[in-house]
Amino acid sequence: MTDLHDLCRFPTRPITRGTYIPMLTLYLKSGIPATYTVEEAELFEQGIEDPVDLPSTTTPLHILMENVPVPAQSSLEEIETVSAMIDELFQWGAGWCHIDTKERTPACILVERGLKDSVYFTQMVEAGVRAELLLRKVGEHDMEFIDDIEMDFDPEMVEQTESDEAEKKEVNEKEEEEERAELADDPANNQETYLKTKLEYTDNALVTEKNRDGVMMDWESQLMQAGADSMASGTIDEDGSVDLEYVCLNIGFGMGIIDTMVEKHAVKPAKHYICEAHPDVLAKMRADGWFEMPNVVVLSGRWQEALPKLLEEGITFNGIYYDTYSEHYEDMLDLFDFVVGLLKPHGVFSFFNGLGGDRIVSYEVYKKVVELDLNNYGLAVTFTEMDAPKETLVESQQKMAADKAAEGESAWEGIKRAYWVCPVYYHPEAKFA
Ligand SMILES: C[S@@+](CC[C@H](N)C(=O)[O-])C[C@H]1O[C@@H](n2cnc3c(N)ncnc32)[C@H](O)[C@@H]1O
Repeated sequence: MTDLHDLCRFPTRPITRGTYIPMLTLYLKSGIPATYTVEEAELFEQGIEDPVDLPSTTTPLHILMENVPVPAQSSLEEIETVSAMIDELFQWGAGWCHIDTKERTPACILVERGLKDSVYFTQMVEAGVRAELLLRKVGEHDMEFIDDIEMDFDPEMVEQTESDEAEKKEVNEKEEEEERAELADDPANNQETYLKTKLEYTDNALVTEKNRDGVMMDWESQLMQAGADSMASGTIDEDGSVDLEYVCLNIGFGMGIIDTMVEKHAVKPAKHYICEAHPDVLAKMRADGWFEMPNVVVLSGRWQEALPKLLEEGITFNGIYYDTYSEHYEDMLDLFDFVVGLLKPHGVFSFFNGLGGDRIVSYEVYKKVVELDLNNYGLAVTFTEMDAPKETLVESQQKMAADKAAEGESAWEGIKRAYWVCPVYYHPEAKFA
């Protein structure tokens, strides 16, 4: 435990700006890193410096979030001082997504304490958005950071530090290599691997045969209905006139839930394009007669190959829906390039908004990031809040409140990883601004 950690427990009340901010700045300026963890401090006390492999880390921000008085029982000055402390920690490099021993980010602790609506939670989300955008810029420009400032040290000490650094680097590189190999092998992460992975349709899901990863599950039906409705709403012009030639494009067939809804919708599609890449899903579509339906055009293959052809042919859509598997946010950014070319002026683009859905704070961060990105493409997005189906929340409720018995059967029974834990789903609708 260091003085910095102690301060983050708010040993004295009221929390005054005059006391807390100078103390915090003093500790940070004296060289205690803003990410210095309780675990590191404990090891340091046992004589272990620079531990190489710490699986979880309780940072000053975690301690702060655990101990911050609830805003309803704080004065305005206390709230403002805590906010300023959070800002100060971020300025000195504190992280919004570090994980403590219970796998919680600082914001997760706020959620657990019922403080999701607090200004502190908003600060975590804003920090997350800044970090995501910065990371992207770093990636784009292939920037390198100077991580050592050469100083005039004792040569023996420099030698020792260099050999420690080299050892650390070697361990890190080995770990990164193993991680890369693992990810390349994971169908949920690597599209090439996914497209070669055998799939299985069960009663309520489409899963990878071996790993039991959920590719699509029927608890999403309600969300798909919202998607089908959004696409159909792209037939209505700004002046209220209706486009009778409703043309839509769904990317990712999965269980065919949204495509079935499109076909049964009150607004009938004149042309319904479906793009699907996986051979097992295409076989199911063939068996179920989708290839023979007169208004349906099946685009077999990845959207990355199919969409440029649609652009070339000058086809435009009232509605576009995107819900694939084993793709990443960067793929979605690539898709936006096509969406702006393929959407009619009054058309609607929507997608399965599961981005960051396995952690409430990440979900909020990605909601903001995707909004900013769509805005950059001239698309304005609105989010309709929908209650997430209860069966998806059983496990996360159990995890969060071990004292309260969570009710009902879990949607994740027999599924390897719960990819959704958020109580509210933000259904997106993007239109040209
Ligand atoms: C989550 S499921 C879609 C579920 C669908 N919305 C429904 O209502 O049943 C994702 C689907 O996208 C397909 N897919 C994944 N990557 C793709 C890509 N690059 N191009 C086209 N389809 C892709 C998968 O094979 C899978 O069938």
